[in-house]
Formats: sequence, C-alpha cells, structure tokens
Amino acid sequence: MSESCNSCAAAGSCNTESCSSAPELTKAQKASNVKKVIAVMSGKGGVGKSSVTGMLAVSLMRQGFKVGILDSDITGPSIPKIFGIKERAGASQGGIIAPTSRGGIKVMSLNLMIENEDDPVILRGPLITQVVNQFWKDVIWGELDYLLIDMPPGTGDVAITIFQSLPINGVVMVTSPQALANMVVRKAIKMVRNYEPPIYGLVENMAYVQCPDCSKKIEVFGKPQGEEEAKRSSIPFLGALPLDPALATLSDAGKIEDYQSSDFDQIARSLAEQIKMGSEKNLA
Ligand SMILES: Nc1ncnc2c1ncn2[C@@H]1O[C@H](COP(=O)(O)OP(=O)(O)OP(=O)(O)O)[C@@H](O)[C@H]1O
Repeated sequence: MSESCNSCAAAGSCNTESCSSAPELTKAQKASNVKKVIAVMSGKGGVGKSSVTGMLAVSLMRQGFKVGILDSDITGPSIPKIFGIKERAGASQGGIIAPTSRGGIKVMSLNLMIENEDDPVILRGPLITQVVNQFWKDVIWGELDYLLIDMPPGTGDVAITIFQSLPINGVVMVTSPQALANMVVRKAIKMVRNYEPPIYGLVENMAYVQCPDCSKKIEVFGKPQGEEEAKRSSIPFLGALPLDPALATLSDAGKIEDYQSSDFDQIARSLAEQIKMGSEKNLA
C-alpha cells in the first residue's frame, strides 16, 4: 500500500493498478523532484527541533546535497528567522516560489507569506492542515535530495495530516535530557509507528554545556539519557548536541548557516547513513 492510500476510505481493499483516486499531480509537483522527505519531530515543545532541522539542513547542504525546509509549525514558525530570510514567497502560474537562504536552502513557511513576521497566524486546525498540504503540493521545490519538514511539537492535527498525506520517507526525533521531554518523545515515537515511515533516529539536544575554560562537559539538565532512550525505543541514536550560546546567538541574528559544529556534521552523516539503509534498526 502506498503512502497516499493511507487517507483513502478504500485502503487495503483495492489494488493499486485499478485505483481511480490516485491524486493528480499539480503543476508544481510536476516541476519538482524531491528524493527524500524527512519529518523532524519532537514530543515536547522547545527542545530545539527547529534548530536541529535548520542545522541538519545546513550540514546536509555542506555535504553537497540539495536541501529544502518546509516549515509546518504554522502558528510558531521560526525557520525563516533563523536563516535571516526577509524575501517574501512569490507566485507564478506554475506554483509558489519558495525563497532561498544565502547558502542555497529552499524554505517555505507561512511567515514568508504574511506582511509582518510578528503578526499572529490565527487559523483553526483544518485550515492549518490545508496550508501544510498546499506547501507540499503547490510549492515549486524543484530538484531536491532532501526536504526536511519542521513539524509542530506534539502529535496533533498537523502531524496526523502530514503522516497521512505526505510521502514521508522517515522521521528524526529530537529530545532534550529532561525526563518530561523523554516521556513525551516516547508518545511521538509510538504515534509514528501507527504509520509507515521508519524512524531514522533520535537526537538529544542541549545534552551538556562545554566549559569554555577547561572543556569539561557540564550536564545542566541532568545526565543525558538520549542513548538509553533510543535503545529503549529500539531506534538508532544519532548523537548528542551541546547547549551552545553561539548557536542561539547566530540563530537570533538569522545566521544559522554560519554556525560550525562537528557534532551536527556527524549527526547529518549518521542520518544520511540511516537513510541509505532505509529502515528502522531493531536494536532490541
Ligand atoms: N543546542 C542549542 N544551544 C543553544 N541554544 C539552543 C540550542 N537548541 C536550541 N536552542 C535555542 O532554544 C530556543 C528554542 O529552540 P527551537 O526554536 O529550535 O525549539 P523548538 O523545539 O523548535 O521549539 P517549538 O516547540 O516552539 O517549535 C531557540 O532560541 C534556540 O536558538
């Protein structure tokens, strides 16, 4: 059964060849070739999911891949801000034209369609999910190796819609060392398992602070538990990231692409490996 069958009432009781409800491709989809769609998800808000999405995109781009980011965090969008994108999204007969970051990452976010970036987006659930669907169908993504989707926190409407209607190839989970964050990420992992995509792995953000004087790792939120948590959920552990004031400062200045981090580069390499292997590893 294909991804697009998930939302069909006849799912499982037809054969794909005879399917008459296969969605017709939009002009923008015909003009695009997105090889892998990866959802970056967290259970709890504020664990650094957008920062991890942004930096994964940067690291993948540095490895020579063509990358885009679809910001599906419609009411709390932060991707345009951390990339310093001021240009508005454009429109053509072929679809929506997504602005490109300085480094060449294509970005689409509702914040790129409203006049003032600090105006609130006041939309009910069904409209939000419609916007996300439109970003997938009507944006001319062009040729991309990876489209990363910055998901809203949690397992609500938007997450469900994305898993039901977008061809997600796999998921990256983000957590931080607090017990609460880990409890909530377990819920998100269980939610993803109701759908087809494999979980490529878990990233533990804000795992420690590195002392600038003695390089000692200070575990501000307690002992990092990412590796253990990944094992418990039988998913790969992609790596731990420090709480680094330089990342916060550059993100606030719209210059996340200037942040250099061997940790992120390593995580992006591990992710690329997991994608190549193509399936969730059973570590149990
Ligand atoms: N490793 C890090 N080091 C320093 N600051 C970080 C780190 N990760 C995230 N931050 C900062 O923490 C704040 C929240 O991060 P971010 O917006 O990425 O979280 P989020 O999980 O996407 O939030 P939301 O749930 O609202 O979508 C931002 O100001 C960001 O710059």
